[in-house]
Amino acid sequence: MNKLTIIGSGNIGFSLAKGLVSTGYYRPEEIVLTRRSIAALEEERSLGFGTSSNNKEAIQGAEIIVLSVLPQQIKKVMEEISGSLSKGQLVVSVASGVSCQDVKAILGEDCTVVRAMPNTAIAIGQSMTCIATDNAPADAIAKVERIFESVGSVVVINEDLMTSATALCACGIAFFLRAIRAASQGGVEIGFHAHDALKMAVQTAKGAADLLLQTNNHPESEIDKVTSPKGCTIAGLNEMEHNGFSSAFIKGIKLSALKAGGLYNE
Ligand SMILES: NC(=O)C1=CN([C@@H]2O[C@H](COP(=O)(O)OP(=O)(O)OC[C@H]3O[C@@H](n4cnc5c(N)ncnc54)[C@H](O)[C@@H]3O)[C@@H](O)[C@H]2O)C=CC1
Ligand SMILES: O=C(O)[C@@H]1CCC=N1
Repeated sequence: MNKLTIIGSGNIGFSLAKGLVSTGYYRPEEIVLTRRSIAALEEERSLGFGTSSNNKEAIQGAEIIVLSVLPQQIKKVMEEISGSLSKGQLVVSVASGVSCQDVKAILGEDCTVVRAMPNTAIAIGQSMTCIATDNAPADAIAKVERIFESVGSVVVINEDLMTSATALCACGIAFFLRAIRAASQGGVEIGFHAHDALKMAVQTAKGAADLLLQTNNHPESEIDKVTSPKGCTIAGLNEMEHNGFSSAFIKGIKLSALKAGGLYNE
């Protein structure tokens, strides 16, 4: 019997499966991944995962079913598997903008549903995952927490904050990646070859994040240590702020959150 069926082996579904195997939480044969076309699951098969293009069959015997298709695709998937779920199966949805109630409206009011919002760093065990539910029992939440803790950090939040979590953490990884790219582009302009500039920008970003993680300090208190009076750091920082750096980041996060909330009914 497989323990976990992931419906939708795309960016997040496949990354989740690989992350859970690389940390030893599951063995590949305990996970079944589905897509509409079995031919598209060749890589999954080569890694030892179970594969299927039949969602109804794939959920049979699964302890946990992860819905990892796009918000625009999830209604069709839920209608397909509705009626084939067994009592006691736990449904975890990672779809943005799809509430527990949206899921239960199709899968049944007695279905146990937990939402999870990971990010793509799940593939290397470094996800920031937010978890929420409307009324799943504590043991179901704890089970989902354990799974996602094996592939990163977890925060349990109120369901009404899930679209905010989507913007800050799931979309957020793209925002920080773009910031790293911008830094490396600046580095090229001031004299470094592209590969060196990128390596320097990446390690500097990692150092900044680790400083905060390990000290629990506020970013501004770490910034104060870098900004010598009349120095070059404050000159650069202020130039960025005059050009709207913080404002652009904040506005981007707000727009992402707004968009995330409307994806299901688009
Ligand atoms: N990509 C990301 O960083 C994150 C995505 N999410 C959410 O996760 C969900 C999946 O996103 P991605 O993995 O990026 O999308 P994706 O498009 O890469 O993956 C979706 C997968 O579902 C498959 N699929 C579509 N219809 C299917 C069906 N009827 N049966 C089986 N498989 C089917 C597609 O072939 C595809 O492989 C979305 O709802 C998204 O909002 C959540 C957190 C982060
Ligand atoms: O862009 C998106 O809609 C998905 C959801 C969160 C991250 N990627």
